[in-house]
Amino acid sequence: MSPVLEARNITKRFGAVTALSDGSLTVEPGEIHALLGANGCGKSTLSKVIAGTVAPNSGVLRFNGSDIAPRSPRDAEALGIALFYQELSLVPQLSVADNIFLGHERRTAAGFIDAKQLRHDTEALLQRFAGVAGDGFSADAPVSTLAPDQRQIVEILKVLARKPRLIIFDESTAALDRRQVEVFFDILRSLKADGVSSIFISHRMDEIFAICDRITVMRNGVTVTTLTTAETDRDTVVHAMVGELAVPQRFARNSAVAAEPRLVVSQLSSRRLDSVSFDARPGEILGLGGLQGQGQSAVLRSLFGAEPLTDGSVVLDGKTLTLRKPADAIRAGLAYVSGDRGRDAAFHGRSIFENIAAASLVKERRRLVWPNQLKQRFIDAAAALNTKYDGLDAPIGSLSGGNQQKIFISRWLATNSQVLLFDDPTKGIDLAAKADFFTLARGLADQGASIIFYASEDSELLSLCDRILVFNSGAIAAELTGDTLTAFHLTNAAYGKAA
Ligand SMILES: Nc1ncnc2c1ncn2[C@@H]1O[C@H](COP(=O)(O)OP(=O)(O)OP(=O)(O)O)[C@@H](O)[C@H]1O
Repeated sequence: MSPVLEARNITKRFGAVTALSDGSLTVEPGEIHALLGANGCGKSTLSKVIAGTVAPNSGVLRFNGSDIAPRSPRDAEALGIALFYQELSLVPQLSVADNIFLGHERRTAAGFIDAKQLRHDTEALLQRFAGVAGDGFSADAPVSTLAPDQRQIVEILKVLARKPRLIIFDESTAALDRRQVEVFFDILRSLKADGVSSIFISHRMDEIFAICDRITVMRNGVTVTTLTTAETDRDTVVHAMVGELAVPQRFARNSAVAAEPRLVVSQLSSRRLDSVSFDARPGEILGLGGLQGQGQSAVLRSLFGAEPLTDGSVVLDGKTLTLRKPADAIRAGLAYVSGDRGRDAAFHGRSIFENIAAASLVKERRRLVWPNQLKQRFIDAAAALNTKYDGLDAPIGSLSGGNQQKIFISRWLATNSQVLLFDDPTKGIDLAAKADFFTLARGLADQGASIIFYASEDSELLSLCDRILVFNSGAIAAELTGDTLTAFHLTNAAYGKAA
């Protein structure tokens, strides 16, 4: 039997970013094939190349034995290839039925949209998720009124309506609950029985082992291996995913971490957190790891009073804190640095001074005071990070992204907080700036600060942290210390239990 799809040596660059340097994938007819790898390894880009949304720089694509070069999703659909988009492609104002058949409406002999046929086809598709789709899910419901899981179901049905021969499901189960996933798997099995092939991208290892025939693993834009599910195991797959993950510089762990916790967090719950408890000690860099968006930022933002909690308590140095707004957290001595400069940090158009003062003044409970001591602390912190700026009156917008980020980090360091909340702080800054930041963070912890550090890059966590809490679905799935502070354990825990 010859493969339905062969993608060989596909490359794709976006400006300076190489998203794919050697993407390859072979899928057999009627096969359910997993595409697996860490965030940013190139899975979506390879999928988009196959589905005609992204044009590759080089490489070979063959479908049903012929070379193809789809230039648009329509080209690919005409060949029989459909892609479920991770970033949903629905039109919120239109109904479920209109979204499913958008651009593919059946027409009457006179050329009008055949409303009766449309309704009939939609009902048949909706029937697939009967009983599990939840309230308000109907052919006429506007998509804007639907919950995230229901939108994901519409996107799945939209793909099925095209009746393709190869479907790429890019994280199509991310918003679905367990019963909905079961229904979706039944659909995959019936497609398979009809000879339709599926490429299944998921970060849930249990799902992959439950449904997929083979697993192709990608790492840093390269396809590293393809394994037959029945002949492999989780450990082998995780090893393939992490490879020999280069940990650039391993900072010595702090042997002087205090035994007594400074911060005790108990049963934090919110829309995005599920009973999270941990403590942080003086001298410690505590990492928050796991796949992106599993609650790590939510914990830090909640501790900073920037996201509401529904339950739980936070005790700092024996005192219970009330954290309703960031000013509460700042007065209690907490500092927060986000890598998301646009959202959390910058007062655009204002001077560097005004940007620094914004944080410090709340803490000092004074207005328009710039104590010399504070100024010196800022200047020292900025110098330690090798920050390049033309004086404190320069507009913040005149600095490069990396230098802006260093200014924000310095402004918090100047407040002399003993608990530092770092929310992916090095996002978008260059390697030299990262190294400066790590050295400084390690130094602060060694002097007794408690640092809670979320990084989207595993290598950063592994090089810097004394301990790592791995998050999954808003809860702590594992705690790594000592010998378990490795890329293997981190990935294994992150992909752990199905959500
Ligand atoms: N349009 C784009 N412009 C610039 N860079 C991009 C673009 N699309 C993807 N990238 C970059 O290419 C790399 C691969 O991204 P891709 O989305 O393919 O990864 P992925 O494996 O699907 O990740 P995830 O699991 O997070 O969905 C990343 O570094 C990403 O930031």
